[in-house]
Amino acid sequence: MSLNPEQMLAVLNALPDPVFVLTETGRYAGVYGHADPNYYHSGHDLVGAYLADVLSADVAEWVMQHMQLAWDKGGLVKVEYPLSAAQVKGLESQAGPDGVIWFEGHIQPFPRRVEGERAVIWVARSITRRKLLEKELLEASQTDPLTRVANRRPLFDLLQSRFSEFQRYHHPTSLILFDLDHFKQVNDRFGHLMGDQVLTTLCDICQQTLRDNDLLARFGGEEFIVVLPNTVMEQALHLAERMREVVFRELSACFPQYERAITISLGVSEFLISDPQFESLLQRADTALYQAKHAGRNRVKACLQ
Ligand SMILES: Nc1nc2c(ncn2[C@@H]2O[C@H](COP(=O)(O)OP(=O)(O)OP(=O)(O)O)[C@@H](O)[C@H]2O)c(=O)[nH]1
Repeated sequence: MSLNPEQMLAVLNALPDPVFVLTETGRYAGVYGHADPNYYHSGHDLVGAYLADVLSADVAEWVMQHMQLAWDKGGLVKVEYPLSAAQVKGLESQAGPDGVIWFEGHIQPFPRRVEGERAVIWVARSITRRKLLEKELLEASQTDPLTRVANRRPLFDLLQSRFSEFQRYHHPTSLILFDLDHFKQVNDRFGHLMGDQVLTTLCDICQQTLRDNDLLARFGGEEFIVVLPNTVMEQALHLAERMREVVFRELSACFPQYERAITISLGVSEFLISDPQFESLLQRADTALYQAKHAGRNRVKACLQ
């Protein structure tokens, strides 16, 4: 015995995810499912409305394009997209989650005409939790767990892309490699935990002197790198000197139990036409840092070639 039309409608409305029947003129011919306001706003009032009436022109156009893709393909099209209730006229007042919801849309051509028009079934499943988790995992894979600055992965990605830009357009990039002076003594006297606090505070202080486009990354141990896009050597030297001064002034003040100044030495380099690969920039900065250490520490040196 099969279900009667009333029971079929009850099944459709019991579906956990929203199901839209959309026609080729952009009309919501039917809206079913998604009763739980923990996940979705009710779209049942949209029936009879047109995409262009309730969505902004660009979003409505985007929906129509994906309906067309399903018809062209003659089968299922999958797409992921963010949408908030505030973007859909009539949904703002419905109970539901705040902010942006990420959806996975499954768009399937409907095998029959609906009031003379072609139509699709558009199932919109919330994947917001998965998207948040993906974001957290991506951030964790790119971040140093102690200092919360970038790790080597985004550092090397940025250096590679800046090197390509430099080779093509000669857009400059400079680099500062810096290292705490006599840091072993801090660890030896006050223990590794305080050493960790020094590293974290150092990064906080440095971040405050950098621009949004500059990248501070932990290179390893107590060595850090700042990548400075669109910056020539002269400007990079100026910034390195400011970092040295700020660290000299502020870092020791945060650790009064250590009677000596906690300082950094810095090596600066910039891309050169003769560089065969981005690693050349790191090598020159390393040479300059070595010179800064050798010359007495708490100073900035540049390696020009
Ligand atoms: N607390 C802490 N210490 C670290 C970490 N990574 C590296 N170190 C310490 O950094 C110190 C580096 O010592 P050295 O390479 O001798 O350098 P330094 O004492 O700073 O001397 P110079 O660089 O020559 O001025 C070692 O004591 C390492 O144990 C970390 O994540 N936490």
